[in-house]
Amino acid sequence: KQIVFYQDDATVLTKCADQRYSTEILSVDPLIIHIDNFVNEQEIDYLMHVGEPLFRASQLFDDTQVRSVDTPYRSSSTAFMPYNDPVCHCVGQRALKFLGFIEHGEYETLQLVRYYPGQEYNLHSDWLHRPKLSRSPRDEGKEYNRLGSFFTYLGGNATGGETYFPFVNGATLNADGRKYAIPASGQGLVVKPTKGSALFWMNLHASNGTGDERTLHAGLPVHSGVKYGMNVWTKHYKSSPIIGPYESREDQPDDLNQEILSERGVLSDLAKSLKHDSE
Ligand SMILES: O=C(O)CCC(=O)C(=O)O
Ligand SMILES: [Fe+2]
Repeated sequence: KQIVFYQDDATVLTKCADQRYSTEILSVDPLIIHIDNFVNEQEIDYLMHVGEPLFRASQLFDDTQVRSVDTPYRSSSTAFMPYNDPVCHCVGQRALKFLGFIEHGEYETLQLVRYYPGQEYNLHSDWLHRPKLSRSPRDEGKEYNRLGSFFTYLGGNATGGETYFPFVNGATLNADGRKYAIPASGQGLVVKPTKGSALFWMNLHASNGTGDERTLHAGLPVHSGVKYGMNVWTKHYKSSPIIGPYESREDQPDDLNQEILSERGVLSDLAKSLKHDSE
């Protein structure tokens, strides 16, 4: 087993630890996978220590990518992690490797999120209405969208604070209620914040790069305690194949969204109020 070494200033990395995680598929379409033990205790302690002084009010993008703080909609705090941090690097590489045959060139700067009692992140999708220009040194100027989300639960003893997907069906009534369950309404999926695990899903249609409306989700209000999470978003570069045969539709996302909306009907109101995380 390999070991991570880092200095106090967190600039030196020798090796990434080989993390043993286990997976369960929660939904095939859209693809959603629960990953147990995605990050270990040592990494969590380290990430929280580095992130703690960096928390600021969380922001949102609107559809034209203007940033704002919208407290009722997203009341949590966000910490942008240092781009070259060695532990972030190892977690980011782990996420890319997880993707296997799916496009896995780069990931966004990792973001820690923190929710105190009463705080939440209302329904939104992680994908962006238009590909955006990267400002990261490794791929500056390339246009990308958010392909994979790995929402990682870093702990904190919260009650409440589940991640809720109203349009994902498939969990059975005897689902493991400790990790995930069907909401009381009988519709959708809720995933509980279990420390160290991550929830992976695909934000974009693999065949053409447009956003998958069914990935709409929320971080439900925390009732007591505090919830810590981390966003790891992998990138899809505009027009490059996500997997297999590929016909890019990123320049006409509205046609496709239209088809999906009419297919699904119920989505139209929610889609109008879609919000996105800021980088
Ligand atoms: O807090 C959660 O459970 C989900 C957070 C989320 O969706 C996000 O930060 O984009
Ligand atoms: Fe999200």
